Amino acid sequence: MDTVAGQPRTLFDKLWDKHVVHQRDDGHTLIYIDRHYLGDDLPRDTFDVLARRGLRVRRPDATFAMADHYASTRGCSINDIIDADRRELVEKLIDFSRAQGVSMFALDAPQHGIVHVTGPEQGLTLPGMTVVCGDSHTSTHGALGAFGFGIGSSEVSHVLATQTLWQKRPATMLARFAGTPAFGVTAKDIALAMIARIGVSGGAGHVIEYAGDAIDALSVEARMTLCNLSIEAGARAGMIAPDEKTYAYLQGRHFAPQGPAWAAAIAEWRALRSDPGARFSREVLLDTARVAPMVTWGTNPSQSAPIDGRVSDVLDLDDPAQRTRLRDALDYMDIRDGQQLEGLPVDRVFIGSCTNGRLEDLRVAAAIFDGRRVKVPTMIVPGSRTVRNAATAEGLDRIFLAAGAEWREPGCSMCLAINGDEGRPGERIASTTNRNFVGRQGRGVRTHLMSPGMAAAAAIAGRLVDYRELLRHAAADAT
Ligand SMILES: CC(C)[C@H](C(=O)O)[C@@H](O)C(=O)O
Ligand code: SF4
Repeated sequence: MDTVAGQPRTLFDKLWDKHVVHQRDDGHTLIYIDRHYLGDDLPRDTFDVLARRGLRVRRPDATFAMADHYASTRGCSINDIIDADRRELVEKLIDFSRAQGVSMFALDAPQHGIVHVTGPEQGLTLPGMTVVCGDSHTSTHGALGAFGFGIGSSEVSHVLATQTLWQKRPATMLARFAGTPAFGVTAKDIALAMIARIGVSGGAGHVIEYAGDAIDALSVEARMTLCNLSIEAGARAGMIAPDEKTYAYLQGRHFAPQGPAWAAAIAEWRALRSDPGARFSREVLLDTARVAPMVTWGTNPSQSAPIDGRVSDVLDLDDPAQRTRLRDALDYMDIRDGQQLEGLPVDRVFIGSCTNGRLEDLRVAAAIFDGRRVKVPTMIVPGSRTVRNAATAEGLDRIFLAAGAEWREPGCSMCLAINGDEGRPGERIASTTNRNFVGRQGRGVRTHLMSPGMAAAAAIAGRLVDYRELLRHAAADAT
């Protein structure tokens, strides 16, 4: 047991303790940051602050930049970004990185992609690291046993200048996922089921550690989907102790340690797990065997139900304020209380994002699309060019195109309609993203969150369907 003064510690405790630079009496702690990703979604002033004070980036070698939110998925060049303001923000990031000696994956580079897809797949995020980015879904990186969290733009400037950050120590929550997920149930469904249970603020102020048989059984990519969605439960971060799967995923990745350094790293990473008897501020237990493929019906990610279920009795609630909020959500979504989800017509389908834009996600979608045609406009956007190239090498692109779907260049795309990809007002979209907020995918657009297989099946049927039947056929064809 790796303990301080004999006390068992959680995975989070171990990471935190190791990164403390200075502890102030008022409860604030200065922590060291190992990895800083710079995205394009930063206010202009973030970079100017350094110039005004004559500061340089403290650790350019620990900082990596990439443009994901504003990247056009129609092409790989800066000129494909039609909007002048957004193009300027990306140019600013390019100029800053160049001037400061920060590596940037250019829009046409083979590594280009969404920060939370590219970072892990390049081996830039490693177990035991503190990882920050001016983006909430930095929680994704916790899937590798890192403490990854989103920071505000003034904090970005602080990290650039000092490689440290003032933080209040968060509380810890253990989410134990027991049982074996049923056929066709994915990390997305488990995450949505958890958020439905604990609510969008259920994890507030906490770092969630996911553990249990169901987590051990998940692939590393699926763990990223789960950790990604921690933010939608209000958590500061999500994390999973590294195991053999984590090491196998990382081995040989470009920036991962090589040779003798690799063996030394693994030896260190093996200590990164919660000690038996370690105390968490809070614990929740979820039975994954009872989870079914989930679909959101409302305007926040906690408002979901199993595909074979109904929008259930929400208006029976006693609390009038809550009732009003739910009525508003149903009105916006043009859905009736008690309505069956299966069969609801959709106008458009989006498969991609840092939640579900990885190779395994595209493989499931391709298995559903194979030999079929889409009924509604469908866009498939890989999370990175590495994912895109791998998918193409496997022939997934041909399946998507033959099905009549669009196969785009990587980026955030229609997850957040600020790059030219968006739905039309009033449209209902089946989407593999993580936020179903009002207007998130375009003005007046209604978003239903679900897994990639479910979204692909919705594209084929033109309505929400239980994809397990199609998945069974696909599995039978493959054998
Ligand atoms: C634009 C950015 C700050 C934002 C985030 O922090 O998550 C975005 O990535 C999102 O998913 O809403
Ligand atoms: S894909 Fe979506 S959730 Fe992820 S970083 Fe981009 S906008 Fe945010």
